[in-house]
This record gives sequence, C-alpha cells and structure tokens, in this order.
Amino acid sequence: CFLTDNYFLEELGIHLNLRSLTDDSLKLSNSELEQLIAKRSWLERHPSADRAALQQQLRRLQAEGIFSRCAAELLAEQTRRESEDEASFAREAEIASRHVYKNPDLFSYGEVSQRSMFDPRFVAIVEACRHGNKATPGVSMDDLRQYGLRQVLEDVYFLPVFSPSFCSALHSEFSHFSDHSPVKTGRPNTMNRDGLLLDELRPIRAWLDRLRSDWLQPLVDCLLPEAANGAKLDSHRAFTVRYLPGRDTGLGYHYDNAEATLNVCLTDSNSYHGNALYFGDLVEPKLGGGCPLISPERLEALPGVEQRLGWGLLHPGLRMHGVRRLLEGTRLNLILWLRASRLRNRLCPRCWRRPECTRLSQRYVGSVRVFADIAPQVMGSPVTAATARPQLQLNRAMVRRFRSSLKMRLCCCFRWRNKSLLMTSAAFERQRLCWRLCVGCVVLLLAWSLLLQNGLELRDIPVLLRDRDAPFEIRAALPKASVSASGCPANASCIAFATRAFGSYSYWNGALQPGLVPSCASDCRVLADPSEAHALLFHGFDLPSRRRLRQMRQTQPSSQLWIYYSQESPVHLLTNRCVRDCLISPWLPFAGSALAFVKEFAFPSYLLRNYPDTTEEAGYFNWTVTYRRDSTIYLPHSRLARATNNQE
Ligand SMILES: O=C(O)CCC(=O)C(=O)O
Ligand SMILES: [Fe+2]
Repeated sequence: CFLTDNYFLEELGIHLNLRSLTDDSLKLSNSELEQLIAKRSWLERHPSADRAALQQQLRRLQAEGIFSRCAAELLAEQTRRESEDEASFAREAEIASRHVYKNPDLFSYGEVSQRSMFDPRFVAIVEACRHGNKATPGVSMDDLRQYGLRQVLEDVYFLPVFSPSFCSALHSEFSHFSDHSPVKTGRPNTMNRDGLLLDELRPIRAWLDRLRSDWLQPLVDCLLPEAANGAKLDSHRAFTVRYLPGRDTGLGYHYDNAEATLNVCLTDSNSYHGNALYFGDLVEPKLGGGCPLISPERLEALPGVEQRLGWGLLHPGLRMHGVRRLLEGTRLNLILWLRASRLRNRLCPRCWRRPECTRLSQRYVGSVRVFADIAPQVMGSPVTAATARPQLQLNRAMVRRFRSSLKMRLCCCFRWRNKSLLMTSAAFERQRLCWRLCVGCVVLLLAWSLLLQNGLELRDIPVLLRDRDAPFEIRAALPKASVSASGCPANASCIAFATRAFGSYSYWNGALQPGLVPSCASDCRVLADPSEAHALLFHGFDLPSRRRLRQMRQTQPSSQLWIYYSQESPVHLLTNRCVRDCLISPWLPFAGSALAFVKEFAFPSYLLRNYPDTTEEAGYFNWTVTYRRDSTIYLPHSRLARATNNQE
C-alpha cells in the first residue's frame, strides 16, 4: 500500500488512495466522497463548513476535474515512491561521502557523552521502567512522577529526555546539515516538507538504533504496554519537523505509522507562538482501523499540550493528533516513530490489510514493509544504491517464481534459508499449515502402528516378579588363554567391550554383576584392546552400524566370541527407536517394506528383534545374554517364585 495509499493532496488537505481512483476517469464514487469528507484533515481546513456543504463543494471540485488536475501530482508522487529505496540509499551514500559533521562525537555513547546527552531524570525513569511495568509491581506512577514524568492523557506521557545542552548541540548539528550539506535528505513524512530524514545520516542512525533498543524499548514496555504489546521495537523512522512561516505551519489531524512515537522538542518554547500539539481519539484496529469520526467543533476544542525544550511526548502511534497553526517564530522537533515488525507484519497500520511481507537484506525506506530492518552494520558493509537495486529485482523475480511454483501450490513443505529469498506472508501461512498437517499425519501413523505392534508383542514380555538374587544360567564357558598373550594373563578369560552400554562404559560394571563376570571360572579380565580379547561384548541398544559390524568381523580374530547382550524387550527397543518399525502395519505393507530396507542400514538393533534369524549379522554373534530362556547365558530380570506366607 506504500505505492497506492495515503497520497496527501496539499490543495485539498486530504489523503487519497490511488486504488480508489480509476485510471481513466479519476473520479470518486459517492461512498468515497463520503469517506473523504469524514477525514479530519479536510474538516480541519474547513472548520466552519457543515457536512452537506462540504459534500457539495467536493462534488463541484470533482466536476471541475480537481482529481484530474492532481493526477500529475499524484503520479509524480507515485514515481517518487517507486524509486524511494534506490534514491534513499543513493542519498545516504552520497551524504556519507560528502558531508562533514560539525561534531561527529555527539552521537557516541561513551560514559561521559551519555551523561551529557540525557537529562538525569530520563535515565532514572528508564532505570525504574526496567524493573517492571505499569501493571506489575516494581514501578509505580508515583516512582516515575518524582522524576518529572507526567501523564497528559491516559496514554500520552510528558517526560524530560535530553539535556538542554545536548538539544542545542543537536539543533546546531541539524542546522549545519541544512546549511552546508551538498546533498539533502528525503522528506520526513508525507505531510511535513521541512525537516531531515535522519535515517539517511549514518552516524545518527546508529545512535538512534541504540536509543531505540536500549532506552526507548523499556520505556514503551513500561508506559505503553498495549501499544507494542511486548513486541520488540526493531525499526524506526526518525526525522525532524520544522515549522516556520511561509513553509509548514501546522499539521493535519492524523495518526503515525508507528507503534509508539517519541516527539522531543529541540526549541525553547519562547521562540515560537501557536503551533500547539493536540491529541484526540485512539484508532482502533479491532474496529477495522480508519480515523475515528470527530466533529469540527470537538476538533477545535481539543486542548493543546505543553512542549518544552528537551522534553518528549511519548504516545501510541495510533493516538490521533495534529498541530495547530504557527503564529510566529520557528519550532524544531525530533520525532521517532518506533515500530515493531511483529505487529505490522500482521496488520498494516495504513491500509489495515495483512501486508505481503518481503524479507530484505537491507533497510527499506517505504514505511510499511519493514520486515527485518537489518541495520547495515549488522550486514558488514553499507548498502549502496548500486548494490541495493539488483538485490530487489532479484527478489521480486524470485517471488514470482516461488509463487507460481507447483511445489508451493501443492503445499510442499520447503524452507529456503536463503536470506535474500522473498516469501509472501500468504506463502508463509501456507507453509506453516503444511508443516502442521504433515506433523499431524506422522504422529497419527506412529501412534497407530505402535498400538498394533504393542498388541502383538506384549504377550512375549516375561517380566513377572522381581527377584534380584535369581541365579543366571550359563550354558557355555569362556575360553582361557593357555599362555600369556600380551595383555591377557595365562589361565585368564579376557573380554573387551565392543560398544558402550546406554552411551557409557561404566554402565557395564553394573550390567555385568551378577552377569557375565562370575561365569569366568577363575580369572576374568576386562581388556582395553578388543583385538586381544577372547570375547567381545556388544550392547544391543548401542550396536554400531551394519557396515561397521561387517568391518569388525573381518578385522577381529575369527576365534573371538561375539556376545550379544541386552536386557531390553523388543517392544522397549521399539519404543525407544520407534522410527525403525513404526510404519510396519498390515494396511501399509509397502511402507513397511521400504522402512525395513532403511532400518537395516540405520538401526541394527533389529537383530535382537529377529534373533536368532538368518540375517548375516545375526550369524556374527556366538553367544547371547538376554532374558530369553534360549540365551547362552540366561539373565532374567525376575523369576516366578511361590510367595511365602509373610510375603503377601
Ligand atoms: O510537530 C509535532 O510536534 C508533531 C509532529 C507529528 O505528529 C509527526 O510528525 O508525526
Ligand atoms: Fe504525528
């Protein structure tokens, strides 16, 4: 909507949307006329006129072809907006290379400059705000009031911000820029003509970034919790506004394109007359946005608020306000429109539609599509006009391709992590929905097949009664070394661990008592080097890959006993590594076979499940140590025993 909406027509004092003007006739429909008449800026210009008279007047103007006359103006503005990014980056680069600041150190945050920059009461207010917000304990309005903070309206606060000396330094730096810079900045906003767009001045932008994140964020969180709703203020538009006779002398009733606004006066209040700032109603996004209606009389009656050198007014961007006519002198204010992309990416505060968001790799000048607002210093190198434009063109082309791609239409869940990729918000939404659907389906399938599998396998579980002292049964004996092999003493049986048990070697200590070790008739040793051991112990849960098993079988001595150890039931292994077999179910045999194929490579613990079977790997193992009765070493968890009388 940056390109279609909110065109301020100086001659009429109204904002127009180009969408509402048809290309050929440039005529407004009756309802559009109504809407225009409802605009406060129009009413303000004609406070004495009544509604019907206004409507008549507008009709007459339309008949006289006012909109056609303005067409050139509108189109010029549209062209300006279209190339605003490019122009802004070009200006920024040129200013950086050609303008010499009077006092560049002014914008650094050293300990000393920070102290001379802020009014000490501002520092105290922010500090207090960091400890809580209006609604939660930690800070109270009384605490803040003692530092000078005043509540002008329900959500408009008046507070000291900058020291007078800093204000005058700022004032003179800005005047120095206006007088000496060979390049001008862009215009501050669609209504003000005079003033500087500070975001194009690099040292000042860096200073403002920090002001926003370190100082104003806590202030907004604390005083205007509803305005940003806890969202991070991740970008801003900062500018000065200057009122002087013959140029801008007032400002129409409007709301700001911001979540919150800080408006600091840089001029002594004695140096101008009139020009009062006044506040009205709050725009309600829930009611569809748009300016709340106000009668000309009430508008006239809205009281002006005080402005003071170095003091700021903090208000929600959506609080309607305007500036009355300057009678004499000049006034310069610093305005910070603080923005949170999390909010505005959901609802554009200008057209009240969900914006088609664009992820850009640099600052975007158009005021709505701020998405990430990645500061140039984060990106490493400043963006110049030459680099900025091709990037944008590439992005647009990518969006078109992406939108029309079949993949997107079919809702395939791709996530492109390329920083410069554009994705529309609708596409993001679709993608999120797809992910949810896919995850939902997978969870359902897993649950279903687990139920089936458990139903089949549970009857095999032999755990009945725990008896820790139950003897194990050994149906074979470990070989012994006849002569001392290096590392294995004569007459000893030596074992080594081919795997960890549940990820640790120390687990084996517990697992082997009273397990395998007592079965060594006289002397049993654990060796570090598997190649010298009589027997290798493998823990079923931690089996290495199939490839590794094959390799080991080829490199280890062929006489070595391989012992498969596991105390887990297949069902338990299945639930721990359920991905293996989850989809094996009678109604999905093809998926089952495909997964069975995959699992053989990825999850060799299937050996236990099928043991003894005919797979090659099963044949590698000479002994088993499991709870099954047909194990070489039968190591039950528990046994059935007749309870004695007092064991009930
Ligand atoms: O001049 C002022 O104090 C207010 C300016 C303002 O509201 C704006 O620029 O958005
Ligand atoms: Fe404003």
